[in-house]
Amino acid sequence: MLELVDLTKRFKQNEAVKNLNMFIEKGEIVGLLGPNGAGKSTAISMLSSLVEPTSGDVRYNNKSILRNPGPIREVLGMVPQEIALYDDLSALENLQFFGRIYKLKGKELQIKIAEVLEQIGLTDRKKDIVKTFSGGMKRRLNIGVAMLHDPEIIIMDEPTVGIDPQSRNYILETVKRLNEEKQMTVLYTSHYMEEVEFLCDRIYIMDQGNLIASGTKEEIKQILSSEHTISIKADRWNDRFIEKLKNNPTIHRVKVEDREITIVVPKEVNMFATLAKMAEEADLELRSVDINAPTLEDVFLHLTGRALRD
Ligand SMILES: Nc1ncnc2c1ncn2[C@@H]1O[C@H](COP(=O)(O)OP(=O)(O)OP(=O)(O)O)[C@@H](O)[C@H]1O
Repeated sequence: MLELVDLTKRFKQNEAVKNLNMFIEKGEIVGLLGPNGAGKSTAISMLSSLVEPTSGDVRYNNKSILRNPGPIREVLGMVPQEIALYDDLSALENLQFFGRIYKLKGKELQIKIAEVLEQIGLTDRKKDIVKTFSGGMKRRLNIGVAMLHDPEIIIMDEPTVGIDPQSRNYILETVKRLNEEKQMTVLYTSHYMEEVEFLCDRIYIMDQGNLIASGTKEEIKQILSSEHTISIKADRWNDRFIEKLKNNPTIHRVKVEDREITIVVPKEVNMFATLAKMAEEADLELRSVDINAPTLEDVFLHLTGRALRD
């Protein structure tokens, strides 16, 4: 339905997006994941015809939108990273204002606003002035604004940045519900692995303007299928034990935290006996040794050598 073809954006010397290829099918929730500066916002600005690409194409139902952005603008709801609301107006007044921009009026506008307020859980607070809202409530209202014209596709640019966990869960649940109940197609950008893992059917991972992986969650995790992550817990560590881990040639990576050490080893290697022996020799008592299924966070670390929120 929506396709990015060899899309590139250059800002002077800086190539923010390099030859990006992506597609989004009707009814999917697609995740676009990457750290700060990866090029996510630039990519979605081109997709929604707000920024002109340096080269490449954006196609909606097989037609380029570059010269004719009308059709995509009609069906697109955009939730920007920055909150775009009038602070001195109530939630209701904001929705009325933006609804009129979408050319909704009268009874139709009223019905739509009531529906949106329900969806974002702000019916009880509709008469309150936005500046009295928490960050999470403002974000929810921002999403409500983007939904007023019943968009076929909604693009959310990091909608949970800087809000409390409760509001975050509410937003994630709302996105999931909208997709299930209204078959809304969603492109969700984030730098939180667990959000994308919870929401999305398919995932694209960007880093420094490049697409570094894409596929279903399962396909992406397959990238790590040759390795296991093992977490080792103890009340304290000693240098001898850490030294042994670091010097063991089968162990690929060692990450030491307060009470937990994470190591990465080839899948076929059974480390339990080795770890027990190392602990004994280092005079250390282990609390537990667990093999973890790989997460998307592990995939990112594997592909880039950096944690996602570095
Ligand atoms: N208008 C602009 N002019 C010049 N450089 C820009 C512009 N917009 C983005 N960039 C640069 O392009 C790169 C990608 O930025 P972009 O905002 O797309 O990344 P992002 O993945 O959305 O990151 P964030 O999570 O921080 O929003 C960055 O190096 C940024 O500085």
